[in-house]
Amino acid sequence: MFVLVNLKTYPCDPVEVAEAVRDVNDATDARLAVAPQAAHIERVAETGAETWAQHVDAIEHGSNTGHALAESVADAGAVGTLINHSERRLKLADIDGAVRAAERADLETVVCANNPAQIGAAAALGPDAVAVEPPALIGTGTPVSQADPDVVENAVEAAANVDPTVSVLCGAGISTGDDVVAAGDLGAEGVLLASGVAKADDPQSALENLVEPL
Ligand SMILES: O=C(CO)COP(=O)(O)O
Repeated sequence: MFVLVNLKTYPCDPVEVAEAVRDVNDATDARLAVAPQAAHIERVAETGAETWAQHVDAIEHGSNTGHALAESVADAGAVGTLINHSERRLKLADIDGAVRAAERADLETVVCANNPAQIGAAAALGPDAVAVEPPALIGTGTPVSQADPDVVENAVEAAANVDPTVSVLCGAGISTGDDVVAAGDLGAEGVLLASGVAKADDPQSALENLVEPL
């Protein structure tokens, strides 16, 4: 299972979380990665943790003030990027352009979507993976894999119908190893989570708990 920890703009220490991600990754068969804010990518990548961006824009080098250029994100040490997170929604053409920009910079891509229908559309854009995250469950601590298992199963089916090479993650409310196991049982190849680690008093213990049953 792939466990991708999105730090959003939570007031955690990104280096402390990254060091925990690195150490827990080294001690388990699961793959762990961390997605800090853009301004923290370089420091986080220096820890040796697998580092992702939270967003890139559909742009190239040039006159694009305030944008996130995929090449710069990769130069800073990111190896992948989220695109179209629920808190950073893009227009369809911009999702497509961001996937192409990430490919150009050799970044792995996870395109997020609200529901199975959007997952099918996202899979058609050819990312490496898609992530279904029902917005109503984000940050609630109620895991999508238990509260809304149909959305995960239907997302897996929707992606497979469009492109079986696109893997499916699920997210929202995931915070325990049982939640991760439930996600895997529904066909997800990984989870995307935030508050369960970023807001934990002890991020390392939270991560250990997440991968313990894997
Ligand atoms: O938005 C999310 C991950 O990108 C999910 O957030 P929570 O894990 O806090 O529900």
